[in-house]
Amino acid sequence: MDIFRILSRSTKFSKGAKGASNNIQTPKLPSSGEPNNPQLFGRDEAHTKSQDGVQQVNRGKKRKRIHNDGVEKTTLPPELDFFGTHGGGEKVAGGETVSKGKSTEKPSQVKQLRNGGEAHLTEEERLSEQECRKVLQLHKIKVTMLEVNRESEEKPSKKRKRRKESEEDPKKKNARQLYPQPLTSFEQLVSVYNIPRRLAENVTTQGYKVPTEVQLASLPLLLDVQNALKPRVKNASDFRRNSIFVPGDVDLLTIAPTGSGKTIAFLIPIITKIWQKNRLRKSEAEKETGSAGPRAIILAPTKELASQITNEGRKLAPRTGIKVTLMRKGMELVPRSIVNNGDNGDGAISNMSGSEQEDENESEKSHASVPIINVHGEEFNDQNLVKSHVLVATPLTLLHALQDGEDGPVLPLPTVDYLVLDEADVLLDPLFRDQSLAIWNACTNVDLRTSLWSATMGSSIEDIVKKTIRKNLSRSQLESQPSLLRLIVGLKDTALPNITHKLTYCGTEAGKLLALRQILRPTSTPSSSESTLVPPFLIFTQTIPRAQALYSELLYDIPATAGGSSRIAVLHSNLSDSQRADIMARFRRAELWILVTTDLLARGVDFRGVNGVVNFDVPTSAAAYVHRVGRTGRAGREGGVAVTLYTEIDIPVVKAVANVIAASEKARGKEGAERQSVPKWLLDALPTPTKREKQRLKKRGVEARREGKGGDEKDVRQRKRARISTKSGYERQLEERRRAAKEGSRRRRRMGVDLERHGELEDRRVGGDEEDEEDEFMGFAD
Ligand SMILES: Nc1ncnc2c1ncn2[C@@H]1O[C@H](COP(=O)(O)OP(=O)(O)OP(=O)(O)O)[C@@H](O)[C@H]1O
Repeated sequence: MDIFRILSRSTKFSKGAKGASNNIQTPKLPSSGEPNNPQLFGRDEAHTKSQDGVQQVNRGKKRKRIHNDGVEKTTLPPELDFFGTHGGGEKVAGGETVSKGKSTEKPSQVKQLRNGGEAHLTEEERLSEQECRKVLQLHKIKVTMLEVNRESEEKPSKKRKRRKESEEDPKKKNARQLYPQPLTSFEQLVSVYNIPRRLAENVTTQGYKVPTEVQLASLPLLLDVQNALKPRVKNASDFRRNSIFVPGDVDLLTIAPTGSGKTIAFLIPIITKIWQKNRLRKSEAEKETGSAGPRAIILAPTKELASQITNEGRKLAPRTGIKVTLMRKGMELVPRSIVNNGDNGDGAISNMSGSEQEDENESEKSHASVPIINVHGEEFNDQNLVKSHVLVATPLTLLHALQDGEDGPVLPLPTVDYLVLDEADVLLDPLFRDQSLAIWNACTNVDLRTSLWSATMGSSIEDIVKKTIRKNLSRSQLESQPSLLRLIVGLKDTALPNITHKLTYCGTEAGKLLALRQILRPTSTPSSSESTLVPPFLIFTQTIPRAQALYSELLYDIPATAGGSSRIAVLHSNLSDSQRADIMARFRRAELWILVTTDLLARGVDFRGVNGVVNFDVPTSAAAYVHRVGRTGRAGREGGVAVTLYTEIDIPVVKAVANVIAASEKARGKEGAERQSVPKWLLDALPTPTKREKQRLKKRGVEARREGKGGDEKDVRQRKRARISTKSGYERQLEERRRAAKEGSRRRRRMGVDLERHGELEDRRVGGDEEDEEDEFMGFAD
């Protein structure tokens, strides 16, 4: 049964229609769940460039064969093929082939791994700097070492001078660019980077076969940076010239496209590092967490994303002994003994004066026998204590558990070794910045390693990161040198190259509704070359009331035979947690086909089979566009469509969106150049907003779409026009008059009755207010 056909047309398939449908080429859609190559860049080249690309780089017997589906097939003999990728694969839901995951490790190898033996790239396996450079270039990956110690508050003239110097001197320009060993296959995770065998099996069970670009570059850096930064050398002088010494682990700032697999890129190293440290701990009690606290914290801006990361973590963690937990309201992180033991880190995160601190300690001693009280003054219940190695949370939930009141001191989290900020640019945006930095500062461990991830990252974020690392280091009073690396995949701040973008002018709000209905129930058969948007898809609006209004408008647009209104839902932050979770689950199970939402779902949320995105309201920044449309085309899936509808009031913000579309089509190469959704004349004609306008748009969106009452006549008129409703302005005006007339007559009737009843008719006529004067009562009195 073709659900899309049912939804967009009817359930009755006439013979003719059937014949006609046979002629229509069904495009490959994200929802078809067919196996795909998750890599975004360099895959075409990998097929053709046998002399130049990956194939040349994988020398001799280590060379990988790339098959037609773009998936690397290992050439390992069966006894070494411990991922079981050769044969034995089985189909799972979604059509992807997954190996049975039966481990066939070589006994010696197992022994080495279980004994904690160091596994390294052999000199033959290691690529030379030149070869690493080629692979990284092919996949559009750039790794740079950032200088944390240098103050960013330099005089601008000096800065400009230095930049100019480095541009002129290519040697200087490349001085801090690094060419780490790429992860050529997931097999290397065990054989080279020593991840737990169980974890490797769990990765295989998920059906991941080829590392995506971000995984290819970040996993070696996060798992074993010394190993990753050591190129193959012919002689000692070569080694001195090429290698870079990095003590310990690194902090990482990653900018990689949406849907490129950043989640497992930070989860695998965290699980591995905690597992490795656990093996060094002697007692079982030490391995247990809870009494001590979490070892890793992952922050995400929304509950939906936090819950999704937790699920991903739970899929990777089974049988590794690592527990991943989603932080919920009411959970406790630190028991009272830690709350009031007088050690709040180094005092930097406490707002208490010395004497206040002493008083607190005194009161704790005197109340030693009374029930333990948590930071909020409630009785402490040990059952609420989070006993987990990895804690996933939104900043507010976590801070609530750590802070007594809004301005109270934040409890330290000395056990945390790893802090991850997913969607870091939002977490460090003014909206969340204070909360996120408070948590970061609360992680007082001197060995804390932080990684930040997003598909977009403003330059101000980099400065905040450097400043925070510098501040925390100076607080720890250690001489150690921070190593902050920046990893960029593809072009910074661009949308996915594997989706089709459409920018459609609709004139008015009513025109937008018409266009949306046309998408829902097309009246003509699309040509085979035309990309059409078929459910499931997401519709984004600017505000919650607009999402609700649009949902009400569309509620009866889906034919009853296709499930009717049960196929559409609205999701926003005004709903309860359970309602939100329920809608997410129904959309994932494909019970819902259309989800109207706000920017709440714009970031991070992964619905693998979403065929497209409709921006019913234009996103108010380039970054917002990149993230919204990034909900489709995930993991390299082809066929995703992003439609953006705009009217006159959107003109100031359309340029940013048009630029992103043009850049993404350019990144697609020849095929993208043929598409050209935004003609050059339009790009040239669209006005560029000023910096101030951009900031206002980012913060408030298009003003006319906001709820409100103030403003001059023009504002009121614009707000009225921007309302979501199928009715024309004329119809609405007539309706408004009819409603006002009815209300007036009702009021008059009421008043007449009242006045007659009290015999005050004459008095009212004299003292009547303006409204009364307009009414018929004037004549009535005479
Ligand atoms: N190596 C891989 N091969 C195939 N699929 C993968 C691979 N790695 C991750 N995926 C899948 O890709 C999808 C997107 O992954 P993920 O949510 O981690 O992307 P992301 O980069 O965090 O995206 P966003 O920027 O939107 O948050 C998921 O469905 C995930 O299971």
